[in-house]
Amino acid sequence: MLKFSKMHGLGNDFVVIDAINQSVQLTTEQIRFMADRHIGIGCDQLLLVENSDLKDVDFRYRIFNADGGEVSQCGNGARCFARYVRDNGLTTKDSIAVETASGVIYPILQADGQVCVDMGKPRFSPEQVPFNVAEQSNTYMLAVEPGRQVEIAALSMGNPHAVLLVDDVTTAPVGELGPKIENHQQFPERVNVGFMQLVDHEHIKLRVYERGSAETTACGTGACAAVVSGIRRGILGRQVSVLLPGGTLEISWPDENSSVWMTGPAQHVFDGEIAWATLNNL
Ligand SMILES: N[C@@H](CCC[C@H](N)C(=O)O)C(=O)O
Repeated sequence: MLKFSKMHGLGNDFVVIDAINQSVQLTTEQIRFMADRHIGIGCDQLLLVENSDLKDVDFRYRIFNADGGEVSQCGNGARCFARYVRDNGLTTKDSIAVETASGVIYPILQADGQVCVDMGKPRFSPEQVPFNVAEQSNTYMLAVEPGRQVEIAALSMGNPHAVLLVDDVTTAPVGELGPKIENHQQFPERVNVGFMQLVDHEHIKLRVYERGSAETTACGTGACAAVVSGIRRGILGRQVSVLLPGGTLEISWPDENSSVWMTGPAQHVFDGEIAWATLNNL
């Protein structure tokens, strides 16, 4: 049997698998099956907990979207990862160093049950996003269909994000524009798409159409990217509450040269196991 835990951060849900104490090698088809909400377990992302070979780093964190693609960062997952390793006795530390494909992040388990994560520095150069454009700018005009352009910010939080400013997230065309921008030819690795509504200097509302998982109830890196883009547009302060469909994340970016900090909940839902015989006979 393959043991897993089901967890979520504001409804962005995960199948979390200990690949330290179990031998785990999953194919794309097996990941898609487990993520499937009808015939599998159901999740937006599948997270693997592994040992890291890096000095002074506690764990390696691997992330797979529901479509089976491996990606390099996930903010809500980072909080659940920290809660998982602590609750399952894989560490006794409150503050851990976690290797991801895009660098080391530092989750801290707080006494109030929330998890605060140093998500690293945002990256703006188009090559780092990656985004095919002639030169770097705070915002870009992106042609989404003949005769129709939208203004976006494009940045990396260890994974690619496009952020649009909208008047009202409730009526924003997330389902229509999300997939168009996600798969836009100027984003060679595709992109997560955030629709941000300004409430005031310290509050935004946000919906995110995630690369490889469609719209989720919350996206941690999306919240970081939206706040950073709002600060650079001059419309947000350095500490912002982000109201997502699943709840609120607190995001701060103390200055241009610092990391982005994200604070929010991480919840265990249930533990389960699935037969390898099922996974090997798809
Ligand atoms: N839900 C996540 C982001 C997961 C990865 C993303 N879909 C990607 O493809 O980069 C979060 O909370 O950050």
